[in-house]
Amino acid sequence: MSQPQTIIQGLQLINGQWQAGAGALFQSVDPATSQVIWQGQAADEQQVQQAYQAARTAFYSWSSRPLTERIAIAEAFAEQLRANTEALARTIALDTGKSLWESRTEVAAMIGKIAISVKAHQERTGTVENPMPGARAFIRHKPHGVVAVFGPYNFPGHLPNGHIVPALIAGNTVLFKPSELTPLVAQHTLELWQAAGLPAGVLNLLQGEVATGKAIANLPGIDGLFFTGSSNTGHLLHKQFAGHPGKILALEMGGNNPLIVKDVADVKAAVHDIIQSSFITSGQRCTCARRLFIEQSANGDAILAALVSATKQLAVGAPFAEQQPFYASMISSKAAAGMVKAQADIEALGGVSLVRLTQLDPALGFVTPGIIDVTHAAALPDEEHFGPLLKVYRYSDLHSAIDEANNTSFGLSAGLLADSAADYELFFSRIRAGIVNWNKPITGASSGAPFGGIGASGNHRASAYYAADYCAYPVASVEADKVSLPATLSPGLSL
Ligand SMILES: NC(=O)C1=CN([C@@H]2O[C@H](COP(=O)(O)OP(=O)(O)OC[C@H]3O[C@@H](n4cnc5c(N)ncnc54)[C@H](O)[C@@H]3O)[C@@H](O)[C@H]2O)C=CC1
Ligand SMILES: O=C(O)CCC(=O)N[C@@H](CCC(=O)O)C(=O)O
Repeated sequence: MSQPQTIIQGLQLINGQWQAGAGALFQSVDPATSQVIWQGQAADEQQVQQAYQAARTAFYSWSSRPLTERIAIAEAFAEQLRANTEALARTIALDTGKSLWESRTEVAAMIGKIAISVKAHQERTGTVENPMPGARAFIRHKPHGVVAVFGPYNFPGHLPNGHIVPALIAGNTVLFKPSELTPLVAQHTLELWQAAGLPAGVLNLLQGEVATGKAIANLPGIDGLFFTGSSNTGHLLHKQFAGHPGKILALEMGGNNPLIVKDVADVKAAVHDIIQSSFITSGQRCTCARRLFIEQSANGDAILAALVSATKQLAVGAPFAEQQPFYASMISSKAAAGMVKAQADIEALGGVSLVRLTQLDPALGFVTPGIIDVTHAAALPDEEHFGPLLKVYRYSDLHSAIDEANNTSFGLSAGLLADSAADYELFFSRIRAGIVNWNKPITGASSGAPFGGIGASGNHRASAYYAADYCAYPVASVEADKVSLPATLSPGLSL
């Protein structure tokens, strides 16, 4: 039996002051136990406005501080993360229902983000001086101003951090609205930023549900919005930003990601990569494989049989269990029930379950993984099912499998498991996605590379290593110490 948790009082951080929200009451529930762990009121419109004013006021002093000082504060934050790794990992596991081992890797990714963001800032948006006669030509970068960051629930520390750290290093000030499903992680993280010495107003925390998000996105003065979340919300924000070419909008959204398997000698290794791609974090990664293409062949049959057998044995268990599970709970009992419904909907269209996804307790977020053969199903809607449900398509020709893999409005990640380099060459040339892997899982993208998708997965503003690009705008300057006449005047001009 788990111990009852103390309910943490939910607060906003506005201009360096922790304060109660004045909007609607909401709660965060640990989906592994159904206990309320955090409770507070959302930020109302007036508080959103106050936070904006604080961020605007802080902007000039923050952006005009030497870069070395901003980096020093980011590095002090990394130190805070290091010193508090276990506590923050436990907060993540509690707020999301994720296993403790995965939550620890999330904190490690947050720590790694600091050095990577400093390097990316310097390499992608640093200062370049080019020689020119009688003057100097510079390429420099400036921060946008006040930007909003909206985060998802699946990586409530790492993914908002992937926008916030590069934004702050570049000199922006930030209004951060975390997912309403993971407010505790955000509160804990902001405490660490404060302990790192971040000045008041530079990073403001606005907790709340959709109404708070709308109030922030509607602020006329914000200079940009960096969003990681569902495709639906991202599309709404894109519509809202239409007609505002001066505001920068970076969208990282979902996927309906394909993984194709063809002629792999090491069947166990193929099964490993399929499971890591499909079921890690209970399928709650935007990069997870949702559609698995397996050849109609003896090799394909062997891989599918081994996959079904390994999937049935996958350990699902409590986040803090001593014997750690492969994955723990989904974000909520509602999300878990949603996956059961998605499976039933696909079955109604002719899908045949090879392994049934089951919700273990209607009050909790635990589900076992599912595999469903949709080879003979009616056309399925092009949807992202954000959980551990893998659709299998049997194919006979690689070209048509690639065409079907591309038959989606999304384009986040895609992979090929195949021993033939020629097959990969064909796959790489035809597949449309922002992450394309060969003989490796399609989850676990590196922060040291660009991260993002095309189509309905994003708007070509890749994050991770390329986040530096949307956190600052380039300025071209030609400069000379004194005004002086050129050696040759233009024709027709006499002075
Ligand atoms: N491509 C990527 O980098 C990633 C994408 N995702 C995607 O995120 C989704 C899961 O995250 P969720 O938290 O469910 O996303 P969500 O879209 O429900 O919420 C994301 C954020 O937007 C806010 N929001 C929701 N509706 C809004 C509105 N109308 N106006 C303003 N703000 C609003 C939410 O409160 C939250 O802070 C999945 O679809 C997943 O694929 C998740 C992680 C990474
Ligand atoms: O942003 C980064 O630093 C790297 C991207 C990353 O961590 N991706 C993860 C999962 C992101 C998600 O699913 O929400 C991955 O590729 O597994």
